[in-house]
Amino acid sequence: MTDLSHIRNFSIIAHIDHGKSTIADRFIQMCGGLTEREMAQQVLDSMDIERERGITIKAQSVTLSFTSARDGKTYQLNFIDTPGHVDFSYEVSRSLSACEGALLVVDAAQGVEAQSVANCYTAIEQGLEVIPVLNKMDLPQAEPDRVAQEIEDVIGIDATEAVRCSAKSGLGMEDVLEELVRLVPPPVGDVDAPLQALIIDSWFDNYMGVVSLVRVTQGTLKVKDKIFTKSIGKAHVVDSVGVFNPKLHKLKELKAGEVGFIVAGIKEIQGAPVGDTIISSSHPDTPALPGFQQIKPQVYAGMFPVSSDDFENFRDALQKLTLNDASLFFEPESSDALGFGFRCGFLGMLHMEIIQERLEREYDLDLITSAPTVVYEVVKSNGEIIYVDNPSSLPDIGVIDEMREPIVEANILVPQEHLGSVITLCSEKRGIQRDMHYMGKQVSVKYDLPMSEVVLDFFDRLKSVSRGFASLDYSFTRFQEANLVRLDVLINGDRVDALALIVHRDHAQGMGRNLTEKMKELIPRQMFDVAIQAAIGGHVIARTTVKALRKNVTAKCYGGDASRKKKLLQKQKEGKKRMKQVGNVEIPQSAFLAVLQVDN
Ligand SMILES: Nc1nc2c(ncn2[C@@H]2O[C@H](COP(=O)(O)OP(=O)(O)OP(=O)(O)O)[C@@H](O)[C@H]2O)c(=O)[nH]1
Repeated sequence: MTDLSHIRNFSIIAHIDHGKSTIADRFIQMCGGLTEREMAQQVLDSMDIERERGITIKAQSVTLSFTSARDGKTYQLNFIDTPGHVDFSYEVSRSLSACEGALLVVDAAQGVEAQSVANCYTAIEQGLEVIPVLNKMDLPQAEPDRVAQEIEDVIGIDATEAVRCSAKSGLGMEDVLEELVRLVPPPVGDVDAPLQALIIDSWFDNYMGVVSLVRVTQGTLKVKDKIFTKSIGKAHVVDSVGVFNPKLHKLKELKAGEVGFIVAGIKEIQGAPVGDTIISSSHPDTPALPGFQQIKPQVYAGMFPVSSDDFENFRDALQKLTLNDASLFFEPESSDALGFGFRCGFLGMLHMEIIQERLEREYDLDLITSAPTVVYEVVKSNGEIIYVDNPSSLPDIGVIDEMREPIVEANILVPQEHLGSVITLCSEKRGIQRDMHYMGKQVSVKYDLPMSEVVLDFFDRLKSVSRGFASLDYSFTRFQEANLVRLDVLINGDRVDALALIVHRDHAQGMGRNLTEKMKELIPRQMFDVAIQAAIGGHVIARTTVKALRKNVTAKCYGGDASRKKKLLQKQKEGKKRMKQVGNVEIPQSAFLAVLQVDN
């Protein structure tokens, strides 16, 4: 059997901002992967938007070579990156499945955060060796002893030996790598057995076509091999295999235990589904590896081009985006108010914002997004169960037997002094407390919360009531009966489908009032009065009016400077860009998303 004892496959589990990318960059620098100049940019966060927002979205990998001072041996380190935001937590377990170990990086000045706890449990469940690392030791406010104790109390792993380091100053970074090669076990796998490799991630590259990141569990994956994926069964010839170090580096083969990329002339991302198993055409009976849970979008919204001429471009852009983002869902939608667009499904609000930003920036589209919503389970009087991701397609109240909303289990970690405000927030959001534990300075609370209350602004509210200290992790558990109604918004008497919302009956009155007030601020004054009404069924529950504009903007330029008048009109036109004419009223994008700005 080939010796695999020099290979270490690992991930880093860390909360956003605790220093994962900085540590990864240090590793790359220490292992000689890149020059100083190339290091000027953090390399792992490869997309522009990721870099700007400072968050990691797509799983990536990097292969490094490290010579241990302790035993003089040279190791091949395969680092599989994981995304940090809660919207993308499903990708974490995918990355972890390719590893034997994980570094749990905790900011020594902050302490453990809920999401790291959840990811750490996933790692432990998957049998990984978890090595605690205390980062940011250069900060004067670092409290390594307290944080080490917290790791033991909250997560339950021994942290007495936790490596103390600073990715910024470089302090202790050698020790991190030494501990990594000492504690993480090497992979096992029979190199001579028939090929079996798990697809961890697939993405579309303009030059190479579909590239997949794979973990070979047994056998060898060689250039020119004939392979196929278990679920699709179409044969392909391997064009190239290799690793990222972090530059793309082609190899002749990838062996059992190794992680790397494969390109095999696959044209569409659907041809290399994540979680699928690649096997050799000459051994078609090789069993499939356990795949991953299929992820479903949690938040849906309509997106409509401001100009209807852009519809085809919009479709192309969405198609291109899904090549690299299998979690983005879209289907055509037509709205009376907004015309033709697409109903899109996202993993969460951050995902939605990122997609909208990419569509506007990379594809130069002007879009109007309707209010985001979760999916409801509706039992009709005839017994049929349907799933509604668009309030305007909710069947008539008369044919509905029962409405059920999605419930999530939320795990919140919060310092004791902010516990009171977090509990108040959770009850305001219709939460039911399930569990509470004191763990040193922090308290761990578990709540069942309606998903609709969580996805919109809960995270921001949680941060603000706890001065940034509380952290959150949540996952869908079930649909549960709830007293829900559709809240319609009427503009000058006409129901605007894209403004409808599904809300809890107890909140409907307050929501209707706040929403109409907010929209009054957001809809610009027009040449006539604009009445904004909120209604349930045919019953109006709130009303405001945007008073007519009396003055003509260009009036003061009469007889004067024509170019100034032109400029003014131009400016007005630009301001109009993200507006949509509904009936004879111009409604800006912000009004469609007014629901995000109101508290119920
Ligand atoms: N003082 C100090 N700052 C650090 C250290 N390590 C990282 N930082 C800083 O902490 C911030 C966040 O670091 P990142 O490495 O981007 O955090 P991350 O965990 O990768 O964040 P995501 O990519 O969003 O998951 C940056 O401003 C870093 O410069 C450290 O050891 N000491």
